[in-house]
Amino acid sequence: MPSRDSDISALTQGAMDLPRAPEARWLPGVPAVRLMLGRPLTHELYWLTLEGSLTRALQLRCMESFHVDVLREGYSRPSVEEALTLGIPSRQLAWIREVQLCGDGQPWVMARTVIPLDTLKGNGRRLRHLGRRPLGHFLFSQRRWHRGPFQIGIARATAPGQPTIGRRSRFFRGKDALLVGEYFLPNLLARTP
Ligand SMILES: C=C(O[C@@H]1C=C(C(=O)O)C=C[C@H]1O)C(=O)O
Repeated sequence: MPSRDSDISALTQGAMDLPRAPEARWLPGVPAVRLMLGRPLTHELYWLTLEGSLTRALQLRCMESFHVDVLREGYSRPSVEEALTLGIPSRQLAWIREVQLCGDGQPWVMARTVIPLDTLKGNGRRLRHLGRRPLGHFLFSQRRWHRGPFQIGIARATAPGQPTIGRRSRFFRGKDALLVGEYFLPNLLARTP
């Protein structure tokens, strides 16, 4: 895998062992779900098709606590495919945020968000200062943001604990957009949703 994020500072010690967004094959939601229907993937399907804020849904499943661990955050180049999806020049920097959403002390979801420079203007300035506050709170508390259709991503496992399944969508505010990828980790999928 190309080290496209080498210039994002890793914020957590031992970050090499932490989950990374895999290079997935992205398919539109409906064909991907059809492809998976023959497989015993009920938990995956539940999470892949859940509407509304994922943060909120995970918080509701916690017995004790929910928190966001920021793994990497900073200006970096998106992959060529991410840039095409967002309609931005492929060599243009973007603000890239990678986090783990953790329930009851365990990482459940790894998320990678690509925010183009234009989206960081105006009210979007706040996106660079989320810290441990979930992005979902920002996006779902503001009426101006709406979500586009989901794509489903399937990747090959590269190491135990690394995600192999995820979903991705763009959020839009007028002509500005951002891209949120959410990758489901094995210890979430092992639980009954
Ligand atoms: C988009 C949402 O925000 C969640 C929180 C994120 C963050 O804090 O970086 C990233 C992806 C999401 O799963 C959501 O809650 O649905």
